[in-house]
Amino acid sequence: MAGLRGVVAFGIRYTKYSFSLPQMPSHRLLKTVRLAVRNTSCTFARSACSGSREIRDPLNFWCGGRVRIEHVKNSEPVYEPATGHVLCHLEHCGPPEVDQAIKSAQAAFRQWSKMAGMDRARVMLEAARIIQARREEIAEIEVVNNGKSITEARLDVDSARLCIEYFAGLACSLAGQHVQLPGGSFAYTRREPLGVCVGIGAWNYPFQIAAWKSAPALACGNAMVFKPSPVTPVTAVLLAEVYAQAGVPEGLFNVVQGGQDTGTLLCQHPDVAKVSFTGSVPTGKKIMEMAASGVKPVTLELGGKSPLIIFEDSDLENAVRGALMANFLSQGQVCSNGTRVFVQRALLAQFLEEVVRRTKAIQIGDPLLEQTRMGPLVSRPHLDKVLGYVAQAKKEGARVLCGGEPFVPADPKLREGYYMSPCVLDDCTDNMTCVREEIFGPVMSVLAFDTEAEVLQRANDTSMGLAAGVFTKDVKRAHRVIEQLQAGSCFINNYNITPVEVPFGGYKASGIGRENGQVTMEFYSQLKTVVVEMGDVDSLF
Ligand SMILES: NC(=O)C1=CN([C@@H]2O[C@H](COP(=O)(O)OP(=O)(O)OC[C@H]3O[C@@H](n4cnc5c(N)ncnc54)[C@H](O)[C@@H]3O)[C@@H](O)[C@H]2O)C=CC1
Ligand SMILES: C[N+](C)(C)CCCC(=O)O
Repeated sequence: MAGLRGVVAFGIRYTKYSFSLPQMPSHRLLKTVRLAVRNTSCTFARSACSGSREIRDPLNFWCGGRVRIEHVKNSEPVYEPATGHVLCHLEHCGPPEVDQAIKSAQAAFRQWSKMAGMDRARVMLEAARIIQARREEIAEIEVVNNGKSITEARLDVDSARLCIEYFAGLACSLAGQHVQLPGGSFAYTRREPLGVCVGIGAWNYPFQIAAWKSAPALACGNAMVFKPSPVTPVTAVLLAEVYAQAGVPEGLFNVVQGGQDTGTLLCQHPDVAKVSFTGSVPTGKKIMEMAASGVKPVTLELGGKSPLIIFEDSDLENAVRGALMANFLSQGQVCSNGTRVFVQRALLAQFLEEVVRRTKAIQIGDPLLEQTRMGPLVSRPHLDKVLGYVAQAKKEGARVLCGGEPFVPADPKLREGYYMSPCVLDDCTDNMTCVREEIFGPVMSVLAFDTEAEVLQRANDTSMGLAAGVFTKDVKRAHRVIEQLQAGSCFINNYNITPVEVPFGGYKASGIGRENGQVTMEFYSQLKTVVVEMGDVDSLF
């Protein structure tokens, strides 16, 4: 179990950031969870392990409730990655449904944007309380649809709740400036909401992404229409239910389901004020183009090929834990992952021995079981793509130290799931495909380096710039190196921790704008300047 210590440490570190919910005795918490589960309209039945689940309730949500589409033109199966079973059928929204959702959001916006920040905050805090009460249920449904381990899914739900609490705290901080002008005249600025914002999510953090986008949007007084990935459509609608139960105006947070076509309709809609997107770089570019034609602001949280630099003076134990956290969360399907692990030559042999030992010890299997640390990848095509990257790496001369193979769990009902063993690649060089392209799977590429100047040049040699990390005991070196790394989210002596109080986002092709932290209030609001004349109009005519 030694190999799991990094992941457990992640849990502890995350709870360190919990700041607002009063401690409830555990028996009361259990009772609350049970009640919440009974009250939910979802046909999901609780059980300890994966298999034979079905979701029948509609997954679209607007005007305050779930909506079943009358004439479905386009529908596709949604899978449970742990077993390969069909979980439900996704009904894609077309132009009439997108219009209805946006109209519903416009109506709610008129009411919500006029409310005092304090009142918005109160409703958001109630939403956070409901999420805490439904934590286990939401986490389980996330696991069933996404495949990540239940331990990680609970942390994702916590991050969603913390984000809503954090932005509730900022809801009454929207303020302007007073500027004195000659002759007693003055000007002031007002920070105002944008209107109906669109959120488009990826499949790797379905519930968390919906919260990271909606919390700042709602805090600023906006309404939102959210489109989850068609691969993982089932938990965004739970967030919509939570907001509705908490008392937001009907239609404030809506969910429309679909893929590229539905996303395009949202981005091109004239009544949409902003688009916030998480996903791949090519799709991010298309979204920016569509937003440009309507002169709409965008937030883009895109991919990465982030460097993790481990100097020879690092604490080996922590560096190994950091490298595991940087590569294997969510089966490696994380945009900020530090997949290029640069290790200074003197430490390389020891580092590899320890990282391989712990990688081999990672327990793969049913993601709903407490002891599982790695579940299946999100889909069969994605698993094939990741295995293809491992095959290509071998062809190009990388050495597989462990993993990189399809994994078949002993439990017969998991045989059709999308599992693979986590992989460590050695002898990697900068021009290999596995070092240049985002794999989005449990594949760590290890590269040797000699000097600080050399590793900085190699680390920055990429079109992406989402995250970067450095391990060293030398404080001066840590800050000197971080200053020169071209990345938006950097870590010293840790990796992949994202407290909601700090901004998260990328440099270069990894994105535009930030999520979380105070600055995000600026990305969901606009500034109005008001000039007030106290004298007479000095006309030139
Ligand atoms: N940076 C990140 O966090 C993520 C990166 N990826 C990378 O992208 C690859 C492909 O995964 P996908 O799910 O296909 O990512 P994607 O970027 O194509 O899709 C993300 C979201 O955008 C929507 N979308 C797609 N085309 C659109 C369009 N033209 N207009 C509006 N919305 C559109 C999708 O329906 C989904 O909700 C993955 O293998 C991975 O390498 C995937 C998910 C997250
Ligand atoms: C929370 N964290 C850092 C593991 C991932 C957040 C960004 C993402 O991949 O969507």
